[in-house]
Amino acid sequence: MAARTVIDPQVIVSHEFPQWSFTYSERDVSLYALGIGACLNDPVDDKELKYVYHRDVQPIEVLPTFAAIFPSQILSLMANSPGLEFDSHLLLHGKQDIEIYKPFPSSCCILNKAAIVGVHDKGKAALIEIEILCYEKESGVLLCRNLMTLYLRGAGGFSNSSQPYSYSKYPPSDKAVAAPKIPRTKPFAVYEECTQPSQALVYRLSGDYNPLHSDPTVAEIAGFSRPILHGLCSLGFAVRAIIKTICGGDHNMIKNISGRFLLHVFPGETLITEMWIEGGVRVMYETRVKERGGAAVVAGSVLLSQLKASL
Ligand SMILES: CCCCCCC[C@@H](O)CC(=O)SCCNC(=O)CCNC(=O)[C@H](O)C(C)(C)COP(=O)(O)OP(=O)(O)OC[C@H]1O[C@@H](n2cnc3c(N)ncnc32)[C@H](O)[C@@H]1OP(=O)(O)O
Repeated sequence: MAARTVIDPQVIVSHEFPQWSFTYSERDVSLYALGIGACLNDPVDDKELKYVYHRDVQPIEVLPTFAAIFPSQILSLMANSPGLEFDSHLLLHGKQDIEIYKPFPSSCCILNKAAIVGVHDKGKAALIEIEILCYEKESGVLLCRNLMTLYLRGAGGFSNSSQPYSYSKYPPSDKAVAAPKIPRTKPFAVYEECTQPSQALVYRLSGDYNPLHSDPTVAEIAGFSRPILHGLCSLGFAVRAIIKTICGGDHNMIKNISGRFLLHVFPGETLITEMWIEGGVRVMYETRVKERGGAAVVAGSVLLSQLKASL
């Protein structure tokens, strides 16, 4: 039986989520790094060992995309959100934006504050934008902001008027969901890397247990021939490519990350990330799957604090 769909925008945006904590240790940090491919193809890589191995007295370092893990519990909170019912099998991650305000400690207790800040009726789908502010619980310092867009297939068509419903707390709403403009010139850098067939099974241990990524039956119900990779895992590969090739291994240069998921990735496929530098400190990127004729799977931009003098 098809799941009931209810999208009541007014109720959804006025709902207040309870705040919740997320505690992580160095073990979680390194498991996450392995999940997004750190040291995967080179276990002694000097630029990446610091994310997975505690050398001397140095604490393990934290990759910037780890920010997206802090609110892992958000989907279960949304399941109890009033005015919002949808078929979870048809949910896809559409877009992720991450703003980093402070470097992340190697272990920490995070306090998450979430709100639904956008609802859009796309006819065949509903787009839901969720903002999550992540604080270091002890000090109250704001570490980062996540903005995730969920694409709910089959949940569109809830508008009452002839004009499709579109609300965003951060207008213009079109901009919030617009596809990134990727240059068609020769890229500044290109980085190729294989994911492992077990990549999603490792990545899920960081907190996104959506069975779409692990259960063949669920993947089939969702319309895929087999489990697909988490969008945030592909984004992690893309941002690592930028850190390695453009930031010279210095992840602290990254201030803002934006990625739109254009197509699913199957674990085991080869990802090729092409990068362009724009306006001095902005990197535009597009990641493609080698095996499927170079189809683009994730694209967006990364803002750096400064560019390496050597570039
Ligand atoms: C830690 C907490 C984690 C919480 C998240 C947990 C969830 C995860 O477990 C789930 C996942 O990771 S799923 C895997 C990652 N995502 C994907 O693989 C999706 C890839 N994208 C697609 O398949 C298509 O682009 C698709 C299907 C998304 C859209 O394709 P089409 O149906 O062809 O849509 P199209 O006709 O091109 O566009 C319709 C309107 O929607 C807007 N839009 C399209 N793709 C979007 C996207 N990715 N993000 C935001 N908006 C998007 C379009 O702009 C269009 O709007 P308009 O008509 O106004 O132009």
